[in-house]
Amino acid sequence: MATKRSVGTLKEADLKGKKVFVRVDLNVPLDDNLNITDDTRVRAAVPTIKYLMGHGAKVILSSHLGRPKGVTPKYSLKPLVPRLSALLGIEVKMANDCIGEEVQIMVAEIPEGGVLLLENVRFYKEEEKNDPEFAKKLASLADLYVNDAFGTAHRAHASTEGVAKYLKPSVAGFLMQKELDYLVGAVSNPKKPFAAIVGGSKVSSKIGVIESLLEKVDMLLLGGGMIFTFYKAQGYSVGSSLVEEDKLDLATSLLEKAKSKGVALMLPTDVVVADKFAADANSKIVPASGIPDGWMGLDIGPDSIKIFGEALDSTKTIIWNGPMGVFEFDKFAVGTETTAKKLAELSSEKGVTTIIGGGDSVAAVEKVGLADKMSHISTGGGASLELLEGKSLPGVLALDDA
Ligand SMILES: Nc1ncnc2c1ncn2[C@@H]1O[C@H](COP(=O)(O)OP(=O)(O)O)[C@@H](O)[C@H]1O
Ligand SMILES: O=C(OP(=O)(O)O)[C@H](O)COP(=O)(O)O
Repeated sequence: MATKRSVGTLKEADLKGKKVFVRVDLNVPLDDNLNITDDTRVRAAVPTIKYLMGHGAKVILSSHLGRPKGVTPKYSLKPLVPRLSALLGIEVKMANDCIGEEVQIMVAEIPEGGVLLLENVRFYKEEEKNDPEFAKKLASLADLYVNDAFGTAHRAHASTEGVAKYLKPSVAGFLMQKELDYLVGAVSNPKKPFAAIVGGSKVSSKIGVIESLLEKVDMLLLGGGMIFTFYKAQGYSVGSSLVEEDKLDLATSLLEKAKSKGVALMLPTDVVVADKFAADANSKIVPASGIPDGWMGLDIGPDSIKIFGEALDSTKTIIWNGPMGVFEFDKFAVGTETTAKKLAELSSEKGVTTIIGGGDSVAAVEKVGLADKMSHISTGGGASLELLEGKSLPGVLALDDA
Protein backbone atom coordinates (compact mmCIF):
# COMPACT_ATOMS: atom_id res chain seq x y z
CA MET A 1 0.00 0.00 0.00
CA ALA A 2 1.52 3.31 -1.07
CA THR A 3 0.32 5.45 1.79
CA LYS A 4 2.82 5.84 4.55
CA ARG A 5 1.55 5.06 7.99
CA SER A 6 4.70 5.65 10.00
CA VAL A 7 4.24 9.28 10.82
CA GLY A 8 5.48 11.29 13.74
CA THR A 9 3.17 11.07 16.71
CA LEU A 10 1.88 13.39 19.34
CA LYS A 11 3.63 11.49 22.10
CA GLU A 12 7.02 12.62 20.79
CA ALA A 13 6.09 16.30 20.79
CA ASP A 14 6.93 18.81 23.50
CA LEU A 15 3.55 20.31 24.31
CA LYS A 16 3.65 22.30 27.54
CA GLY A 17 2.65 25.91 26.89
CA LYS A 18 2.77 25.34 23.11
CA LYS A 19 0.14 26.66 20.73
CA VAL A 20 -0.98 23.62 18.72
CA PHE A 21 -2.90 23.94 15.45
CA VAL A 22 -5.10 20.85 15.34
CA ARG A 23 -6.93 20.04 12.09
CA VAL A 24 -9.97 17.97 12.97
CA ASP A 25 -12.90 16.83 10.83
CA LEU A 26 -16.00 18.29 12.46
CA ASN A 27 -17.97 17.97 9.22
CA VAL A 28 -20.99 16.48 10.97
CA PRO A 29 -24.54 16.14 9.66
CA LEU A 30 -26.84 18.94 10.90
CA ASP A 31 -30.64 19.12 10.66
CA ASP A 32 -32.59 22.18 9.47
CA ASN A 33 -32.41 23.65 12.99
CA LEU A 34 -28.62 23.18 13.01
CA ASN A 35 -28.75 20.36 15.57
CA ILE A 36 -26.01 17.76 15.20
CA THR A 37 -27.71 14.53 14.10
CA ASP A 38 -24.63 12.35 14.55
CA ASP A 39 -21.63 13.31 16.68
CA THR A 40 -19.32 10.40 15.79
CA ARG A 41 -16.69 12.72 14.32
CA VAL A 42 -16.77 15.00 17.36
CA ARG A 43 -16.36 12.08 19.75
CA ALA A 44 -13.58 10.68 17.59
CA ALA A 45 -11.64 13.95 17.87
CA VAL A 46 -11.76 14.00 21.68
CA PRO A 47 -8.81 11.73 22.68
CA THR A 48 -6.25 13.90 20.87
CA ILE A 49 -7.72 17.14 22.20
CA LYS A 50 -7.87 15.80 25.77
CA TYR A 51 -4.28 14.59 25.53
CA LEU A 52 -3.16 18.05 24.41
CA MET A 53 -5.17 19.71 27.17
CA GLY A 54 -3.74 17.33 29.75
CA HIS A 55 -0.19 18.16 28.64
CA GLY A 56 -0.66 21.90 29.02
CA ALA A 57 -0.96 22.77 25.33
CA LYS A 58 -3.01 25.69 24.01
CA VAL A 59 -5.32 24.01 21.55
CA ILE A 60 -6.42 25.73 18.32
CA LEU A 61 -9.05 23.62 16.54
CA SER A 62 -9.63 24.02 12.82
CA SER A 63 -12.18 22.28 10.61
CA HIS A 64 -14.41 22.66 7.60
CA LEU A 65 -18.16 22.06 7.57
CA GLY A 66 -19.91 21.28 4.29
CA ARG A 67 -18.89 22.82 1.00
CA PRO A 68 -19.64 26.55 1.40
CA LYS A 69 -18.95 29.07 -1.32
CA GLY A 70 -17.70 31.98 0.76
CA VAL A 71 -19.02 32.92 4.20
CA THR A 72 -22.33 31.09 4.67
CA PRO A 73 -24.03 31.23 8.12
CA LYS A 74 -25.57 27.76 7.80
CA TYR A 75 -22.06 26.32 7.51
CA SER A 76 -20.76 28.05 10.63
CA LEU A 77 -19.05 25.78 13.16
CA LYS A 78 -20.92 27.53 16.02
CA PRO A 79 -23.32 24.57 16.58
CA LEU A 80 -20.27 22.45 17.45
CA VAL A 81 -19.28 24.52 20.49
CA PRO A 82 -21.80 23.13 23.04
CA ARG A 83 -21.09 19.52 22.02
CA LEU A 84 -17.32 19.99 22.14
CA SER A 85 -17.56 21.78 25.51
CA ALA A 86 -19.67 18.97 26.97
CA LEU A 87 -17.35 16.24 25.70
CA LEU A 88 -14.18 18.03 26.81
CA GLY A 89 -15.55 19.25 30.14
CA ILE A 90 -14.40 22.84 29.59
CA GLU A 91 -15.83 25.97 27.99
CA VAL A 92 -14.58 25.91 24.40
CA LYS A 93 -14.18 29.41 22.98
CA MET A 94 -14.98 30.18 19.34
CA ALA A 95 -13.48 32.74 16.96
CA ASN A 96 -15.58 34.33 14.21
CA ASP A 97 -12.82 33.81 11.68
CA CYS A 98 -9.88 31.46 11.15
CA ILE A 99 -7.15 34.01 10.38
CA GLY A 100 -6.52 37.67 11.16
CA GLU A 101 -5.81 40.01 14.03
CA GLU A 102 -8.86 39.18 16.12
CA VAL A 103 -8.04 35.48 15.93
CA GLN A 104 -4.44 36.19 16.93
CA ILE A 105 -5.66 38.08 20.00
CA MET A 106 -7.93 35.17 20.96
CA VAL A 107 -5.08 32.69 20.45
CA ALA A 108 -2.85 34.75 22.75
CA GLU A 109 -5.54 34.50 25.42
CA ILE A 110 -5.84 30.67 25.36
CA PRO A 111 -4.73 29.37 28.76
CA GLU A 112 -2.65 26.20 29.04
CA GLY A 113 -5.13 23.35 28.61
CA GLY A 114 -7.64 25.67 26.91
CA VAL A 115 -9.36 25.20 23.54
CA LEU A 116 -10.24 27.73 20.84
CA LEU A 117 -12.32 26.65 17.84
CA LEU A 118 -11.72 28.61 14.63
CA GLU A 119 -14.55 29.36 12.20
CA ASN A 120 -15.04 27.18 9.10
CA VAL A 121 -11.76 27.24 7.21
CA ARG A 122 -13.62 26.78 3.90
CA PHE A 123 -15.14 30.24 4.22
CA TYR A 124 -11.91 31.16 2.39
CA LYS A 125 -11.59 29.83 -1.15
CA GLU A 126 -7.83 29.76 -0.53
CA GLU A 127 -8.35 26.71 1.71
CA GLU A 128 -9.36 24.33 -1.07
CA LYS A 129 -6.83 25.93 -3.44
CA ASN A 130 -4.11 25.10 -0.90
CA ASP A 131 -2.92 28.68 -1.22
CA PRO A 132 0.54 28.99 0.37
CA GLU A 133 -0.08 32.52 1.72
CA PHE A 134 -3.27 31.35 3.40
CA ALA A 135 -1.48 28.29 4.80
CA LYS A 136 1.22 30.59 6.20
CA LYS A 137 -1.44 32.71 7.90
CA LEU A 138 -2.92 29.62 9.53
CA ALA A 139 0.54 28.42 10.52
CA SER A 140 1.42 31.80 12.04
CA LEU A 141 -1.14 31.14 14.78
CA ALA A 142 0.72 28.18 16.27
CA ASP A 143 3.98 26.48 17.24
CA LEU A 144 3.21 23.00 15.97
CA TYR A 145 0.71 21.10 13.85
CA VAL A 146 -1.37 18.04 14.55
CA ASN A 147 -3.50 16.51 11.81
CA ASP A 148 -6.31 14.38 13.22
CA ALA A 149 -8.74 14.94 10.33
CA PHE A 150 -8.63 11.50 8.74
CA GLY A 151 -11.94 12.19 6.99
CA THR A 152 -10.29 15.05 5.07
CA ALA A 153 -6.83 13.52 4.66
CA HIS A 154 -7.52 12.83 0.96
CA ARG A 155 -7.79 16.59 0.31
CA ALA A 156 -4.61 18.60 -0.33
CA HIS A 157 -5.97 21.76 1.25
CA ALA A 158 -4.24 24.56 3.16
CA SER A 159 -5.27 23.31 6.61
CA THR A 160 -4.70 19.63 5.81
CA GLU A 161 -1.52 19.79 3.74
CA GLY A 162 -0.14 23.28 3.12
CA VAL A 163 0.16 24.27 6.76
CA ALA A 164 2.43 21.30 7.53
CA LYS A 165 5.16 22.92 5.43
CA TYR A 166 5.35 25.88 7.79
CA LEU A 167 4.95 24.23 11.20
CA LYS A 168 7.41 21.77 12.68
CA PRO A 169 6.85 19.33 14.10
CA SER A 170 3.81 18.25 12.09
CA VAL A 171 2.43 15.05 13.52
CA ALA A 172 -0.59 12.75 13.35
CA GLY A 173 -3.23 12.76 16.07
CA PHE A 174 -4.52 9.59 17.68
CA LEU A 175 -7.56 9.26 15.42
CA MET A 176 -5.45 9.60 12.26
CA GLN A 177 -3.05 6.98 13.58
CA LYS A 178 -5.86 4.62 14.58
CA GLU A 179 -7.56 4.86 11.19
CA LEU A 180 -4.31 4.26 9.30
CA ASP A 181 -3.35 1.33 11.51
CA TYR A 182 -6.68 -0.36 10.95
CA LEU A 183 -7.43 0.51 7.34
CA VAL A 184 -4.00 0.06 5.81
CA GLY A 185 -3.86 -3.39 7.39
CA ALA A 186 -7.41 -4.43 6.56
CA VAL A 187 -7.49 -3.34 2.96
CA SER A 188 -3.95 -4.16 1.85
CA ASN A 189 -4.56 -7.86 2.31
CA PRO A 190 -8.30 -8.40 2.64
CA LYS A 191 -9.92 -11.74 3.18
CA LYS A 192 -11.70 -12.65 -0.06
CA PRO A 193 -14.27 -12.46 -1.57
CA PHE A 194 -13.96 -8.73 -1.04
CA ALA A 195 -16.95 -6.46 -1.74
CA ALA A 196 -17.27 -2.69 -1.86
CA ILE A 197 -20.63 -0.93 -1.55
CA VAL A 198 -20.61 2.63 -2.84
CA GLY A 199 -23.52 5.04 -2.68
CA GLY A 200 -24.19 8.55 -1.40
CA SER A 201 -24.35 11.83 -3.23
CA LYS A 202 -20.71 12.81 -3.86
CA VAL A 203 -20.89 11.17 -7.27
CA SER A 204 -18.29 13.23 -9.10
CA SER A 205 -15.62 12.71 -6.45
CA LYS A 206 -16.36 9.01 -5.91
CA ILE A 207 -17.12 7.66 -9.39
CA GLY A 208 -13.43 7.96 -10.25
CA VAL A 209 -12.56 5.73 -7.30
CA ILE A 210 -14.54 2.90 -8.86
CA GLU A 211 -11.97 2.38 -11.60
CA SER A 212 -9.27 1.53 -9.07
CA LEU A 213 -11.69 -0.42 -6.91
CA LEU A 214 -12.25 -2.75 -9.84
CA GLU A 215 -8.59 -3.79 -9.45
CA LYS A 216 -9.12 -4.73 -5.81
CA VAL A 217 -12.59 -6.09 -5.25
CA ASP A 218 -14.48 -9.17 -6.38
CA MET A 219 -17.84 -7.49 -6.15
CA LEU A 220 -18.98 -3.88 -6.38
CA LEU A 221 -22.50 -2.94 -5.31
CA LEU A 222 -23.72 0.52 -6.25
CA GLY A 223 -26.56 2.45 -4.63
CA GLY A 224 -27.59 5.95 -3.58
CA GLY A 225 -27.16 8.86 -5.94
CA MET A 226 -24.35 7.00 -7.73
CA ILE A 227 -26.60 4.74 -9.79
CA PHE A 228 -28.43 7.17 -12.08
CA THR A 229 -25.31 8.16 -14.00
CA PHE A 230 -24.86 4.45 -14.78
CA TYR A 231 -28.52 4.01 -15.72
CA LYS A 232 -28.41 7.00 -18.05
CA ALA A 233 -25.19 5.72 -19.60
CA GLN A 234 -27.09 2.50 -20.38
CA GLY A 235 -29.85 4.47 -22.08
CA TYR A 236 -32.45 4.40 -19.28
CA SER A 237 -34.45 7.52 -18.53
CA VAL A 238 -33.78 8.74 -14.99
CA GLY A 239 -36.41 11.48 -14.54
CA SER A 240 -35.08 14.19 -12.23
CA SER A 241 -32.68 11.91 -10.33
CA LEU A 242 -29.14 13.02 -9.47
CA VAL A 243 -26.99 12.61 -12.59
CA GLU A 244 -23.45 13.68 -13.45
CA GLU A 245 -23.83 14.38 -17.17
CA ASP A 246 -20.09 14.69 -17.73
CA LYS A 247 -19.43 11.24 -16.27
CA LEU A 248 -21.64 9.22 -18.63
CA ASP A 249 -18.72 8.02 -20.76
CA LEU A 250 -16.79 7.11 -17.64
CA ALA A 251 -19.77 5.10 -16.36
CA THR A 252 -19.95 3.20 -19.67
CA SER A 253 -16.26 2.39 -19.58
CA LEU A 254 -16.49 1.27 -15.94
CA LEU A 255 -19.27 -1.16 -16.83
CA GLU A 256 -17.10 -2.56 -19.62
CA LYS A 257 -14.01 -2.72 -17.44
CA ALA A 258 -15.88 -4.62 -14.71
CA LYS A 259 -17.03 -7.14 -17.28
CA SER A 260 -13.56 -7.65 -18.71
CA LYS A 261 -12.05 -8.04 -15.23
CA GLY A 262 -14.71 -10.48 -14.10
CA VAL A 263 -15.82 -8.21 -11.26
CA ALA A 264 -19.51 -8.42 -10.40
CA LEU A 265 -20.63 -4.78 -10.72
CA MET A 266 -24.19 -4.78 -9.44
CA LEU A 267 -26.67 -1.98 -9.98
CA PRO A 268 -30.06 -2.00 -8.26
CA THR A 269 -32.77 -3.61 -10.39
CA ASP A 270 -35.52 -1.48 -8.88
CA VAL A 271 -35.72 1.93 -7.21
CA VAL A 272 -38.04 3.90 -4.96
CA VAL A 273 -38.95 7.10 -6.77
CA ALA A 274 -40.42 10.30 -5.33
CA ASP A 275 -42.32 13.20 -6.88
CA LYS A 276 -40.20 15.72 -4.93
CA PHE A 277 -37.14 15.80 -2.68
CA ALA A 278 -39.01 15.84 0.63
CA ALA A 279 -39.88 13.61 3.59
CA ASP A 280 -43.58 13.71 2.65
CA ALA A 281 -43.12 13.09 -1.08
CA ASN A 282 -45.37 10.63 -2.87
CA SER A 283 -43.38 7.51 -3.67
CA LYS A 284 -43.57 4.29 -5.63
CA ILE A 285 -41.36 1.37 -6.58
CA VAL A 286 -40.40 1.08 -10.23
CA PRO A 287 -37.94 -1.05 -12.23
CA ALA A 288 -34.58 0.62 -12.85
CA SER A 289 -35.50 0.99 -16.50
CA GLY A 290 -38.87 2.58 -15.70
CA ILE A 291 -38.24 5.85 -13.85
CA PRO A 292 -41.03 8.19 -14.98
CA ASP A 293 -40.37 11.78 -16.10
CA GLY A 294 -40.56 14.25 -13.22
CA TRP A 295 -39.79 11.58 -10.58
CA MET A 296 -36.47 11.07 -8.82
CA GLY A 297 -34.89 7.93 -7.40
CA LEU A 298 -34.32 8.29 -3.67
CA ASP A 299 -33.77 4.70 -2.52
CA ILE A 300 -33.04 1.23 -3.85
CA GLY A 301 -36.06 -1.06 -4.14
CA PRO A 302 -36.98 -4.37 -2.40
CA ASP A 303 -35.76 -6.66 -5.22
CA SER A 304 -32.39 -4.95 -5.15
CA ILE A 305 -32.19 -5.25 -1.37
CA LYS A 306 -32.82 -9.00 -1.69
CA ILE A 307 -30.29 -9.51 -4.51
CA PHE A 308 -27.62 -7.41 -2.76
CA GLY A 309 -28.19 -9.31 0.50
CA GLU A 310 -27.73 -12.68 -1.21
CA ALA A 311 -24.59 -11.49 -2.98
CA LEU A 312 -23.07 -10.27 0.28
CA ASP A 313 -23.64 -13.68 1.91
CA SER A 314 -20.61 -15.08 0.09
CA THR A 315 -18.16 -12.33 1.10
CA LYS A 316 -15.44 -12.21 3.77
CA THR A 317 -14.63 -8.48 3.70
CA ILE A 318 -17.00 -5.58 2.96
CA ILE A 319 -16.24 -1.88 2.79
CA TRP A 320 -19.25 0.43 2.59
CA ASN A 321 -19.28 4.12 1.82
CA GLY A 322 -22.32 6.17 0.93
CA PRO A 323 -25.94 5.54 1.96
CA MET A 324 -28.19 3.53 -0.38
CA GLY A 325 -30.81 6.27 -0.34
CA VAL A 326 -31.88 9.53 1.26
CA PHE A 327 -32.02 7.87 4.68
CA GLU A 328 -32.64 11.21 6.41
CA PHE A 329 -36.26 10.82 5.21
CA ASP A 330 -37.85 7.71 6.82
CA LYS A 331 -39.66 6.83 3.61
CA PHE A 332 -36.36 6.43 1.76
CA ALA A 333 -34.30 4.87 4.57
CA VAL A 334 -35.16 1.20 3.99
CA GLY A 335 -32.31 0.39 1.57
CA THR A 336 -29.70 1.94 3.86
CA GLU A 337 -31.10 0.47 7.08
CA THR A 338 -31.49 -3.03 5.62
CA THR A 339 -27.92 -2.90 4.32
CA ALA A 340 -26.71 -1.83 7.78
CA LYS A 341 -28.60 -4.77 9.35
CA LYS A 342 -27.18 -7.19 6.80
CA LEU A 343 -23.60 -6.09 7.47
CA ALA A 344 -24.13 -6.24 11.24
CA GLU A 345 -25.48 -9.78 10.90
CA LEU A 346 -22.61 -10.91 8.65
CA SER A 347 -20.08 -9.37 11.00
CA SER A 348 -21.44 -10.78 14.23
CA GLU A 349 -22.64 -14.18 13.00
CA LYS A 350 -20.21 -15.07 10.23
CA GLY A 351 -17.08 -13.14 11.16
CA VAL A 352 -17.13 -11.06 7.98
CA THR A 353 -14.91 -7.97 8.26
CA THR A 354 -17.20 -4.95 7.84
CA ILE A 355 -15.82 -1.45 7.44
CA ILE A 356 -18.17 1.52 7.31
CA GLY A 357 -16.75 4.87 6.27
CA GLY A 358 -18.10 8.38 5.80
CA GLY A 359 -19.94 11.01 7.81
CA ASP A 360 -23.41 10.14 6.55
CA SER A 361 -22.91 6.38 6.23
CA VAL A 362 -21.77 6.21 9.84
CA ALA A 363 -24.68 8.45 10.86
CA ALA A 364 -27.05 5.98 9.18
CA VAL A 365 -25.51 3.02 10.99
CA GLU A 366 -25.61 4.90 14.31
CA LYS A 367 -29.25 5.79 13.66
CA VAL A 368 -30.18 2.11 13.69
CA GLY A 369 -27.91 1.39 16.67
CA LEU A 370 -25.60 -1.02 14.85
CA ALA A 371 -22.24 0.78 14.92
CA ASP A 372 -20.80 -1.49 17.61
CA LYS A 373 -21.60 -4.58 15.54
CA MET A 374 -19.26 -3.51 12.70
CA SER A 375 -15.55 -4.39 12.55
CA HIS A 376 -14.50 -0.78 12.03
CA ILE A 377 -16.32 2.53 11.90
CA SER A 378 -14.19 4.96 9.93
CA THR A 379 -14.60 8.74 10.11
CA GLY A 380 -13.62 8.97 6.44
CA GLY A 381 -15.63 7.83 3.44
CA GLY A 382 -13.68 9.25 0.52
CA ALA A 383 -10.45 8.94 2.52
CA SER A 384 -10.96 5.24 3.26
CA LEU A 385 -11.86 4.56 -0.38
CA GLU A 386 -8.71 6.33 -1.57
CA LEU A 387 -6.64 4.30 0.88
CA LEU A 388 -8.28 1.21 -0.51
CA GLU A 389 -7.32 2.32 -4.02
CA GLY A 390 -3.72 2.36 -2.86
CA LYS A 391 -3.39 6.12 -3.13
CA SER A 392 -1.29 8.25 -0.83
CA LEU A 393 -3.31 10.65 1.28
CA PRO A 394 -1.86 14.19 1.00
CA GLY A 395 -2.77 14.99 4.61
CA VAL A 396 -0.67 12.04 5.75
CA LEU A 397 2.21 12.53 3.32
CA ALA A 398 2.69 16.10 4.58
CA LEU A 399 3.39 14.93 8.13
CA ASP A 400 6.86 14.28 9.54
CA ASP A 401 8.21 10.78 9.11
CA ALA A 402 8.32 8.66 12.24
N1 LIG B 1 -30.68 8.70 -4.56
C1 LIG B 1 -30.14 9.75 -3.94
N2 LIG B 1 -30.33 10.98 -4.42
C2 LIG B 1 -29.79 12.06 -3.77
N3 LIG B 1 -29.05 11.97 -2.63
C3 LIG B 1 -28.85 10.74 -2.13
C4 LIG B 1 -29.38 9.58 -2.75
N4 LIG B 1 -29.01 8.52 -2.00
C5 LIG B 1 -28.31 9.01 -0.97
N5 LIG B 1 -28.19 10.33 -1.02
C6 LIG B 1 -27.57 11.24 -0.05
O1 LIG B 1 -26.19 11.00 0.04
C7 LIG B 1 -25.74 11.68 1.20
C8 LIG B 1 -24.46 11.07 1.70
O2 LIG B 1 -23.52 11.02 0.64
P1 LIG B 1 -21.94 11.05 0.89
O3 LIG B 1 -21.54 12.35 1.49
O4 LIG B 1 -21.32 10.66 -0.40
O5 LIG B 1 -21.76 9.89 1.99
P2 LIG B 1 -20.73 9.83 3.21
O6 LIG B 1 -20.88 11.10 4.03
O7 LIG B 1 -21.11 8.61 3.98
O8 LIG B 1 -19.37 9.74 2.57
C9 LIG B 1 -26.88 11.56 2.22
O9 LIG B 1 -27.15 12.84 2.73
C10 LIG B 1 -28.04 11.01 1.38
O10 LIG B 1 -29.26 11.69 1.60
O1 LIG C 1 -17.37 14.23 4.86
C1 LIG C 1 -16.25 14.07 4.36
O2 LIG C 1 -15.99 13.10 3.45
P1 LIG C 1 -16.90 11.77 3.23
O3 LIG C 1 -18.33 12.21 2.95
O4 LIG C 1 -16.27 11.12 2.02
O5 LIG C 1 -16.76 10.95 4.46
C2 LIG C 1 -15.05 14.89 4.76
O6 LIG C 1 -15.39 15.83 5.77
C3 LIG C 1 -14.48 15.60 3.53
O7 LIG C 1 -15.44 16.49 3.00
P2 LIG C 1 -15.36 16.87 1.43
O8 LIG C 1 -15.74 15.64 0.63
O9 LIG C 1 -16.35 18.00 1.28
O10 LIG C 1 -13.94 17.30 1.15
